Amino acid sequence: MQPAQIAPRIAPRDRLIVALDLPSVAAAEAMIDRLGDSVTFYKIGYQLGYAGGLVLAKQLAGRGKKVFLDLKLHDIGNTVARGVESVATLGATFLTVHAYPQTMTAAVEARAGASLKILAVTVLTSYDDADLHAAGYRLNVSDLVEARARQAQALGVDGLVSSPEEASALRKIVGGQMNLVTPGIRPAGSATGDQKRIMTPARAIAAGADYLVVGRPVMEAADPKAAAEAIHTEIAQALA
Ligand SMILES: O=c1ccn([C@@H]2O[C@H](COP(=O)(O)O)[C@@H](O)[C@H]2O)c(=O)[nH]1
Repeated sequence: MQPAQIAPRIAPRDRLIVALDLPSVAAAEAMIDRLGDSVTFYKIGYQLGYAGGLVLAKQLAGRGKKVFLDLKLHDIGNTVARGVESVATLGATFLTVHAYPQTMTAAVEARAGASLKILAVTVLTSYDDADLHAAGYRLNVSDLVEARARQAQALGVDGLVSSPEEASALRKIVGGQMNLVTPGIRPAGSATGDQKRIMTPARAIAAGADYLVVGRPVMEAADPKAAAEAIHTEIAQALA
């Protein structure tokens, strides 16, 4: 399968974003040492972010790594805007907000002039249709993802977080300009865990994902560096 409209500007090795889902900065630093040059792009989310990870984020950016702050902001507009202004000082490349119009509008306005890019989380990859219905939504996953993507694009958001299952449809809707960032990546044979909408690295790239977010398949591997290199190989083969 040929990759669908993949943005040519992204270096292949920058397409892998490794989630540093670890309990402390010391554990994260040890993992970063083990991974070495295999990983250029790190994601910091709730677990590490609440344990000193924002200081580490700034240091990593200063050391030439790219940083994705997966803070999934969602609050009243003023609070989101002030939070985005603070995050914009850390040197991160991406910051997530939930895909609600007030939240996206506030975040986009607050990052004006900064290099920080705002990503809207469409529907979490651990959700399926039944989970959405249980949360009170009438739309199914694919319809809600697409509706939120259209809204995000209209509001000037820089990119979308979705499952790779939606990547191909999203490419057709938003074209080549928005970054498509996809968690829910599982190399063949790896445990699914709590993820419900998943794909292999090769299939995700072929579907049009720009960036693949991978946590446990690297963090919990016996050899994390080898696991990251195996994903790079899959990405390179899918791009060839
Ligand atoms: O919809 C979403 C949004 C964010 N995530 C985050 O990505 C990683 C995935 O980790 P795995 O261990 O590879 O499942 C994790 O940090 C999530 O918070 C997501 O999975 N889905």
